[in-house]
Amino acid sequence: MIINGIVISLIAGYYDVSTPDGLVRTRARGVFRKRNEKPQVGDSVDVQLDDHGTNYLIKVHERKNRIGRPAVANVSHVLLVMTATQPEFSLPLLDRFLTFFAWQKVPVSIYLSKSDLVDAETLNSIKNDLSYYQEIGYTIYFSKEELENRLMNQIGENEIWTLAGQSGAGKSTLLNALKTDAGQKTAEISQSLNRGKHTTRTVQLFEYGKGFIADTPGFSAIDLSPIKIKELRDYFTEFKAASNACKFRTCQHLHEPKCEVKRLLDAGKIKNSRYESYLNLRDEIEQGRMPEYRK
Ligand SMILES: Nc1nc2c(ncn2[C@@H]2O[C@H](COP(=O)(O)OP(=O)(O)OP(=O)(O)O)[C@@H](O)[C@H]2O)c(=O)[nH]1
Ligand SMILES: [Zn+2]
Repeated sequence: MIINGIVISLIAGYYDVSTPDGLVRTRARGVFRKRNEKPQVGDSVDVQLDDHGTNYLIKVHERKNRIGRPAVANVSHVLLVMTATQPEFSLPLLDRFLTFFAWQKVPVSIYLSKSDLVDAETLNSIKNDLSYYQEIGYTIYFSKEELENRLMNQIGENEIWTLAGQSGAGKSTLLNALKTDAGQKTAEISQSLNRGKHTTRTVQLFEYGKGFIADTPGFSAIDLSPIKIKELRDYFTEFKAASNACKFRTCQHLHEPKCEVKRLLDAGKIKNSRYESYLNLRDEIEQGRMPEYRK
């Protein structure tokens, strides 16, 4: 019998595949090695089941994407961890990440970490900034409590989520908390497969809600220099929405006449810091490198 599933971990040459019938340990057919097409964590695969012998992974379906280090295939969503403090909350950093994932065509939700470390006034100012991002379509979790209350239901059937955020943002701390939420199941799986504690894995997916979360700190530094400068405008979602009303289809929202983005900016409907980020990222891409302060 052949069934479809998702590779959740790769360990000592075995691929563990989550299927509608439960977890199945498989080996990849030699043909993958010959073609240099190694199955990856996150891949949607076909498995040939054998009750008495070895289960074989016989086909890898086309990948939607493959991102992060270590890489995860078919990432459906990124949970971006932004700090309220330590390091200080930063709109330019937020815009960099959002631009990067818009370019990668992966939707993003934002989690504000360390909100417990700031006073009410600072938190209000951050919430005020983030409410703009809510208006342009991003889901925001303002605290760990809110995240843990809502995340389970946000992760759709077989979706694969991964974390991102600068070093020290709190990604590992969050992963541990989420793993504890999902804890019982993970423990059962490990036991049934009799995994040794000494085994090292690069990345693993754990079940969360109806889907999976990647067990890796994900992204911390990102490089925007491969983005084509003329396409940058499309990765600012509210600019893209407005651009149909610009006089010129090719409008870069700089000095062109009758630019709707500039009109909305002047009217206070597009946030100044977003437009500044757009200009700064244009510079960065033009120079073909990350700015010094980001290295
Ligand atoms: N008070 C408080 N401390 C936090 C929170 N989240 C993380 N921390 C602390 O912040 C520090 C950094 O957190 P990590 O989880 O290691 O951050 P990371 O994003 O995994 O960092 P890298 O591994 O460098 O990418 C740790 O000392 C955590 O205990 C939070 O919500 N509140
Ligand atoms: Zn324009």
